[in-house]
Amino acid sequence: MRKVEVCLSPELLHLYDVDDKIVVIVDIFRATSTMIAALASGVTGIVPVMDLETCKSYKEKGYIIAGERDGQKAPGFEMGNSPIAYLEGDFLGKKIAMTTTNGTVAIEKTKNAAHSILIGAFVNISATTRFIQNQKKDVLILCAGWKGKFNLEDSLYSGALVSKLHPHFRTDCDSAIALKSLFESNSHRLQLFIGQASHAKRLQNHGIEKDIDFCLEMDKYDFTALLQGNEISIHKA
Ligand SMILES: O=C(O)[C@H](CS(=O)(=O)O)OP(=O)(O)O
Repeated sequence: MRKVEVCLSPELLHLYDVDDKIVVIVDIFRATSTMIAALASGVTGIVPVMDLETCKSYKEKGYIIAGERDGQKAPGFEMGNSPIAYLEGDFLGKKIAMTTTNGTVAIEKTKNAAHSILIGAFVNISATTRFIQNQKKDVLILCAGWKGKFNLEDSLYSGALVSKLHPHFRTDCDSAIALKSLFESNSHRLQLFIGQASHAKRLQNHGIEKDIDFCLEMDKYDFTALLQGNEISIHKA
C-alpha cells in the first residue's frame, strides 16, 4: 500500500526521503493559495525563485515579477503575495516569477529530488487528492511553515489531505496521524480554528482579511498545479 507522510517544516526535510515521491508543497498563507489563484486567472506559468534579486532579473525576460517579504510587497515589484490581487487584473497568458518568505523556499528545497511536485491549497484540495490517487507513488506533504517553525494552517491542510487519502494510503508517520485527527475534529469550524493561527493574526495586522478568507475556501477550483522543469502550471491529465 502507498504511504503518506507529513514534514512539518522545511527545517526537518533532511529527516525525510524525498526520492521518487510526490511532494505536495503547502503554504496556505499565502504562497501556494496565491499560485492557484494566479493560474485560475489565466497565468500560464509561475517560476518560484528563492531570492529577490534573481526574481527581479526575470522582468527583462517578460515575466511579471512578484516579490514578498514579511507579508509586504517588496520594493520594486509589480505584485506581492495576495491571491485576491490575481482575481482583479488581466493575467491571461502571462508568466510570473515569484519569491515569498516561506513558500517558494520550500519548493526550491525539494525540486531536484522529488518525482513530482504539486502545489497544495484548500482552494483545490479535491483536485490534488484525485491526481495523487491516480499515481502509484508515495507522498510527502511538506509544510512551508513560518521561518522554519510549525504553523497551524499548513498543518491543518496536511491533516485534511491525509484524511482524504486515508482509505488508499498507509500512515505510519506520527505527524500525519496527529494532523489527520486534528483536522477531523475541527473540520466543522476550520475558519475559526485557523483564525487563531499566529500567521492569520500577522496578516490581519496588514488589513488583508479577504486574502485569509480566500485561502480557507475549500475546492473553489478543480485543477491541479504541478512543477514541470522550473515552472508551475496547470496539469492537464
Ligand atoms: O505573504 C505571506 O503570506 C507570507 C509572509 S509572512 O510569512 O507573513 O512573513 O509568505 P509565505 O511565503 O506565503 O508564507
